[in-house]
Amino acid sequence: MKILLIGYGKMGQTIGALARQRGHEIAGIVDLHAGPATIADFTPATADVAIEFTHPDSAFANVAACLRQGLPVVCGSTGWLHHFEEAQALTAEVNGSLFYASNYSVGVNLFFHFNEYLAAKMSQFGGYDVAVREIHHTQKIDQPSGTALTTAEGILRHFPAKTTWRNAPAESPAELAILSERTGEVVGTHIVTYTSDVDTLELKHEAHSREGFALGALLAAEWLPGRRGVFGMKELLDL
Ligand SMILES: NC(=O)C1=CN([C@@H]2O[C@H](COP(=O)(O)OP(=O)(O)OC[C@H]3O[C@@H](n4cnc5c(N)ncnc54)[C@H](OP(=O)(O)O)[C@@H]3O)[C@@H](O)[C@H]2O)C=CC1
Ligand SMILES: O=C(O)C1=N[C@H](C(=O)O)C[C@H](O)C1
Repeated sequence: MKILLIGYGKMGQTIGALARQRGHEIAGIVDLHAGPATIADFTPATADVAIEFTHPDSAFANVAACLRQGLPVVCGSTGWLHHFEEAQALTAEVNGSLFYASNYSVGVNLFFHFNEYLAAKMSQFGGYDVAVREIHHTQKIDQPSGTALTTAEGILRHFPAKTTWRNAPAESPAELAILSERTGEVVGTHIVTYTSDVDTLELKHEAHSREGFALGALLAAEWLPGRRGVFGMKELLDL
């Protein structure tokens, strides 16, 4: 496949290397540091799919530009979901193809699945409080992480005692705390902790490198062309 990379930082470079290993061609790179190319330079004749990992402030504009160019787009940028309904509407308007995941790692998507199962089970037993903790490298811009937000949404759907989340220690029993830490070169660690008077139960995912995110994004890019609509890892992995 011919892949357009939008964003050539930590993720774009990891995806580019793995894409070449998997026999794909890099159709082009659009990045603030990679020359004058723009998304408008590419069409379905020159790129089969675009993969976008940039910045919370640029993600929606990049996704919209891909959709208007007729390019299927796999987006991994986090921190832009206040625009997600617009992205869904535009995808429908242009009959386009959009894939979004807050985390492309297969392991994290299993973690999301078990998180929802665990929240439903734990809520049946009373006596437990629950909190989410995420730890990332110091260059990470958005907080809480997209993965922590997806995790929190999964808990809120299945644990009725929690009705909202706060990116700080909870101020009332109905608040789900999401605690964020930025330290060193941590790739991405997410922990859900249930605590009662008598015990503690934890669900944890720790990424060892960015390869897992890159592989998931490439699996999505290989799967998306030819499908119309908005998709995520639940559809790709049949979870
Ligand atoms: N969904 C997932 O599985 C994962 C998501 N992410 C998310 O992906 C995003 C990128 O992460 P990461 O690669 O680590 O970040 P980096 O900062 O390492 O790379 C982002 C790159 O995009 C460039 N950029 C910024 N704005 C634009 C723009 N308008 N057009 C083109 N390029 C642009 C940046 O330039 P400059 O340096 O000048 O800003 C930089 O080169 C983040 O939102 C992160 O949270 C990360 C890992 C996994
Ligand atoms: O910025 C990162 O690095 C990561 N961002 C994603 C997020 O916000 O959840 C995924 C992963 O945790 C790494």
